[in-house]
This record gives sequence, structure tokens and C-alpha cells, in this order.
Amino acid sequence: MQEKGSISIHTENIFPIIKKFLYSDHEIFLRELVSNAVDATQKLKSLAQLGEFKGELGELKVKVSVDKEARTITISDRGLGMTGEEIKKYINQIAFSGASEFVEKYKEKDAAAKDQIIGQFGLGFYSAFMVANEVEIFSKSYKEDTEAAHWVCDGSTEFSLETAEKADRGTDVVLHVAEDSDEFLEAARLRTILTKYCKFLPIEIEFEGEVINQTAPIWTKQPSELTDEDYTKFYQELYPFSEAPLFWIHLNVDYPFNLTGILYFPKVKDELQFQRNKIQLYSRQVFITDEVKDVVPEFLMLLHGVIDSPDIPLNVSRSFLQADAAVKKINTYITKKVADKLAELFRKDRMGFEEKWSDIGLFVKYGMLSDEKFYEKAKDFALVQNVGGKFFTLKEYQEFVQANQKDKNDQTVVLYTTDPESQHAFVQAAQDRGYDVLKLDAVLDPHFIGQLEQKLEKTTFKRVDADTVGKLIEKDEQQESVLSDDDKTKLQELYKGAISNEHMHVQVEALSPQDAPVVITLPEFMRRMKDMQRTGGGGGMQMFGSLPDSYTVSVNANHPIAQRVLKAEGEAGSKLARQAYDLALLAQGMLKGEALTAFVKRSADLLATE
Ligand SMILES: Nc1ncnc2c1ncn2[C@@H]1O[C@H](COP(=O)(O)OP(=O)(O)OP(=O)(O)O)[C@@H](O)[C@H]1O
Repeated sequence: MQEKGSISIHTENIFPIIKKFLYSDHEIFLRELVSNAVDATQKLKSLAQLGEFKGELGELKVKVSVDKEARTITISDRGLGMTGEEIKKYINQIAFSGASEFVEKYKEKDAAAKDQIIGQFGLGFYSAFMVANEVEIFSKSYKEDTEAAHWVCDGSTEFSLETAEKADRGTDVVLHVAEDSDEFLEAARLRTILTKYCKFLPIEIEFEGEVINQTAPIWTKQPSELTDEDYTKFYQELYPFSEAPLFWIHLNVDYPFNLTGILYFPKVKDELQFQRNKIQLYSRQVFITDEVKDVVPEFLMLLHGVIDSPDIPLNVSRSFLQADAAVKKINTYITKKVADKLAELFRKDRMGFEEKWSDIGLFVKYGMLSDEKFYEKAKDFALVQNVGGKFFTLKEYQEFVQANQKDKNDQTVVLYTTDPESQHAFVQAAQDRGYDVLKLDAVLDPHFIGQLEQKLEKTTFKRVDADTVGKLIEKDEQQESVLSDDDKTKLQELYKGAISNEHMHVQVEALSPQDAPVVITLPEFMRRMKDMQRTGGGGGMQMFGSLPDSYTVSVNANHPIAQRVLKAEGEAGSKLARQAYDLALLAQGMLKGEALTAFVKRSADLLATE
């Protein structure tokens, strides 16, 4: 048999287009050709199992080799092979029409969609022409009494096909590497590509005498066959030199879609440094991409691991992917599995769960904020911690503070600090009153607080320094003032003059004589807006960020210092007031620079006069 022919009725030559458009991703030719070789080998194995192939399977490795001198790359398999007729059908017609359809689609898309297509969709056999100016196929079918065939195509739509001598069953694809693709003649480069895409292919791939893949990666096995060590070992293989993962989830579904994989919860070092692109997406063990956006819910992008699914449509653009029903289901499934796993950990080992909370709290809060369904599940195991280090679930905490921290409107007021060190005086004052104080110092906490206030009934949150301790949780009882109204006004004026700062709003309050003489607070609303703005909450919050802090200075009318300030003669009153105010600033770490120096000097003067 010898035949020459034209591949298609298309007049347009697709090969220059393939080359030109797919410039950035030429390396995927190897993924495509090796996958074809693997497919052909697996098909033969299936035929053997079905009894349709009765010969010896023998060694089934796929071999990749490079000959720099001859400028060729060869991919050989011992799979089912093709007869000349089959080459015409599968390569000339089916593969070619697949490739031209791809090019048609590709031409219509905008740049962003193009990237997506290139990254996730192979051209199949014809991707060989991204790097080769001539491709040969030598193939011999597994079917008895068939002749081997030799096909050659030089990158135009012309091909030649003839019978050939080939001793062994299977297919050799020989690429004659083009001048501008020299890089692919380097063994090191080929090895890198093979390791990237073919590391977990199900048939052994040999390169330079070495098998480069694991044919049965652990995600393809049953969880019952695996030990913890297997999981951590695999994690180390995927992410060498990283700390051991906290725990993992083995995904395994076959209905209504097909999906396997392992998701690991990493140890998070820095909350702000979300490490994305750590989940690898595979389709039947062939690496596709590490951009799993849309397939994995946004809040779970922090996880590591692999997902393998032939049901994820890889050949469509991103906007399509988002709308795809299978992808949506996968999303929901993964969210549910993660929530179930966390619930199980919490139930089975509360202590262990608490220990891990500093690492997983971020995922959980992020998930609760971004996914309503996840919130519903997570609200039962999400934890809060008080300044004493004790953990509570949301429900436990509400019950814990209910008796003592209800205000006169029957609202439970949850008190929290964002920094137990610098807000120590306020934490102390609240604790002295018998209140409990939570530590909510994570980046996401301002948003989390907002969500909890919406979800939890009759519950508000207040930072400990949002008000003087008597007013943090407003009760009916009122502290009587020992000062007359006149004295109060006089005291207020004295303090105003001594402080002389328009952002400090001075008021006189009847606090307990044991409370501090002066307390400086930042109203909850104002501070929260600023917090939100800092952590990137809504554009509308922008205006608050540019506002100067506007503090409330509460002068304690019942503290002995109030009497002394009022009674002091001349300058002395103002000096005392300033001293009491500076003490309040000092307690909050707000006294700095010149003001601090002046305070130290004034203190020394006062000590000297006493
Ligand atoms: N090494 C091979 N051995 C046997 N048949 C092959 C081999 N390579 C390709 N083929 C045949 O050629 C067809 C077309 O290959 P091509 O890679 O273009 O598309 P595909 O593998 O079917 O799909 P895609 O690669 O787009 O997922 C294959 O379906 C297969 O029948």
C-alpha cells in the first residue's frame, strides 16, 4: 500500500495557526502524545480482560526518547496500535477535525479566554506540530493478520501513508523537531515537562532508562488501604520541604459525577499570605492545571492537594465553567465534605480541634463569611477563645455570658479585645466587673463579628475600650455623682483647656471611685468602620478611613482626683488634669514623643512639690 492524500477539504492550513496561537504553551504536546500512548495501552489491557485480545501483553511501558543529533523525539507504546485504515480514520479525520474545531473556537475568543483554553485543553495529536515540522507514525495493530503502517505529514495538509515493517505491536510517534523548538531537544527540559504532566499517569513512562511516574497515586486507592503515613508522605512529595499538614480529606465520588482526590489542610504561617494555586487538577491522572478557580470554592483555595475528575469540562472558557452544572455540584460537594470532616474532628477530638484552631480558624471563618451553607454547618463547631485561653462554641459562649452580660434591653453584650496587651487596662476593668472578654484579633474578625451580630439573636459585640466599663453593658442602676452640676461643668472646662485637642471629646461621668480617674475610649461604631476599611471591607467604608480618630475622654467625677483638680489654685488644677489625662493615654500606649517627655518631667515636678 502506498498512498498520498490531502487530510481535509479545508483549504485553510491549520498548522501555522496552531503554532502561532499556542506559542506560550508548546510544552503540552508531550502531555497529549504520552496520554494517547497511555490510552492505547489501557485500551489493550481492557481488551485482554474482556478476552478480546488473547496474545501476550508483555511489557507495557511507554517510552519517550530524544535524539539530539537526529533532532527527533520518539514516543513509543505497546498499546493496541493502528492499521493504515485506522490511521486514516483516527488521525486524518477525527484528530484533524478536532484540531481544526479547536482552532476555529480559538480564533473567536478574546485574550483571556484564549489563555484558559490553552491551559486546559489539549489539541490532541496535532499539538505535535507546535514543535515539529514533520511527524511520522509507525504503527502495528494488535489485530492479527494486519500490516504495519507508516504515516508521514510535514505540517501541511498533505500526508503519505504506506505499509511498513514493524516487528512489535503498538505505535511509535516520531517528531522531527523544528528549528525554533530546539529547547525540546534538551533531555532536562523534557524531563521537567514529563514530571509536570505525567507524574501520576497509570502506565509506566520511561525516560532515559528510568520510570518517571507513580502509576497508582494514593488518591486512586481506597482510604481503608491507606495509613496516615501514606498521606503525609504523599504531601511531602507534592510539596517538598513544607511542614506536615494538619489533616486531610480523601474525596471519592462516582455519582452524580466522578471525582477523586485528597485535600490537605496546611499549617498556615501568615494569615495574610494566602497560598493559592496549591491544588492540582487532574483528569484521569493527567495533570491539567493548578488553577482550580471555579472548581473549588473560593474559601477552600487555601487548601493543598489534588483533585482528579474526568467530568470537569476542560475545553470551555471560564465563564462557561462557572455556569457549568457539574462544576457547581463539585463545588457543593467539596464544601460539604470539608464541613463534615471538621465537624467530625470536633466531635471526636475536641482537645485536638482546639489545638488546631489557630490554623483552621482562618478557613472556617472565611468559609462562614463566604458561603451560607458552610456557615450553617460550621456554626456548631466554630470556636471563640477568651483572654484566659478557654475555648467555647458560639452557643456555649452565649450561655456562659448570658447571666452577667445582658443589658437593660435584654441584649447580650459580648466584650472582646483585639490586643490584650495594649488594651490591658480595659480588659482588667471589665474582668473586675465580672465580665468575660474574648480575644478576637484575627484579620477576618471584624467581618466575622459583623456576621455573628446578624446571625445570633439579641447579641451585640463591643470592644472593651469602646466605652467606660460602667457603660459597656448598660444596666438600669446608675452611679450617683458626688459633684454638683456646676462643679461638673467647671471640671469639664478645666480638662478641655488642659487637653486642648479638638479630637478629644471631654465628658464628666459618675464612675466608681475605684475606676480610673480618666478613661479614653473610641466609640464602637467609629472604630469598627475603620477596622473594616483596613481589612478591605466595602468601598463605601473608604470615607471613614480618612477621618481622624475621635475619642471620648471620660473624667471620673467620683474619683478623689476630681476634687483635687477643682480645689487646686491657678495653674495647678490644669496641671493635675493634664497629668490624669496623660495617665489614661499611658495606660493605652497612646502617650508618645513630646507628650511623653513632658509627662515624665511634670511627674518629677509633682513628686518634688509633694
Ligand atoms: N499512540 C496511539 N495508539 C493508538 N491510537 C492512537 C494513538 N494516538 C492517537 N491515536 C488515535 O487517534 C485518535 C485521535 O487522537 P487525539 O489525541 O487527536 O484525540 P483524542 O486522544 O481522541 O482526544 P484528546 O487528545 O483531544 O483528548 C485517538 O482517539 C486514537 O484513536
